[in-house]
Amino acid sequence: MTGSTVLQARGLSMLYGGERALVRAVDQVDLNVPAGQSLAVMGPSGCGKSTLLYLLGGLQRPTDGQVWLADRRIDTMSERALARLRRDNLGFVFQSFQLMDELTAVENVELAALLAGQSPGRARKRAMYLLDRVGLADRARHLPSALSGGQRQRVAIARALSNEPLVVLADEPTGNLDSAATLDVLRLFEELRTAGQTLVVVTHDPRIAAVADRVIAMRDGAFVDDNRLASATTGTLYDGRR
Ligand SMILES: Nc1ncnc2c1ncn2[C@@H]1O[C@H](COP(=O)(O)OP(=O)(O)OP(=O)(O)O)[C@@H](O)[C@H]1O
Repeated sequence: MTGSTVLQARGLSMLYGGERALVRAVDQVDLNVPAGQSLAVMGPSGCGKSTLLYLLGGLQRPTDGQVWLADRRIDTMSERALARLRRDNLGFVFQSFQLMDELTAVENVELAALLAGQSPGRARKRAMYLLDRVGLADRARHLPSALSGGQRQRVAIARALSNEPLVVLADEPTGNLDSAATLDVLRLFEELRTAGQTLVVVTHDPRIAAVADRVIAMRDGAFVDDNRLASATTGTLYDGRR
């Protein structure tokens, strides 16, 4: 079931380079992601998927347009406010996992929970709960170097959930994984979708897209197809701001 808009882009554009070598990585994109929707963004290499995800997550600033997370405009926020907003409200999953090598699996998840302001007791509990949820309770005290790629990505997903994010943003989460590990991650995304987690996944993998509520096809920085369920509504925040 989807609800009001949790993530919104209006006329979002990202241009790289100077006048001679201008790349329109993202070109005038409008997007509403209702709460609870799982959205897959697909398209050929270089079409702007990752750039779009980074703009939506406040990891990069657009050259034009707006990004709203719930009722807050984020593209004009100070770096400090943006860092806080990401830490407290967003979960990121990257192709390269980006775990801290010197911390165990549980510590990686726990650190994110602590940084998001949870008490040490609650952060440890939540980290253990999430590792159990991703099927890694028995690997909690292993360092990332002692885990397989698929297990590392599952730790990264647990970490992304540590702050109970409004949205999880994932950039090619199965890009570095073999088939079996990809299936594990797929199952997790399917569980997240069922649990009503708002999710935006950039992927080349049609199997990931197949478990999403909505699939957007991108080409040359723009949306060329938007295939959504009838239940995906335009949200109240969007309507209120027009
Ligand atoms: N920092 C940058 N400077 C200049 N051009 C860039 C930069 N980052 C990305 N681009 C260009 O922007 C376009 C979109 O790149 P982006 O990485 O978003 O595509 P993508 O669809 O995610 O590709 P892939 O599927 O290969 O990861 C590409 O043409 C790319 O070369």
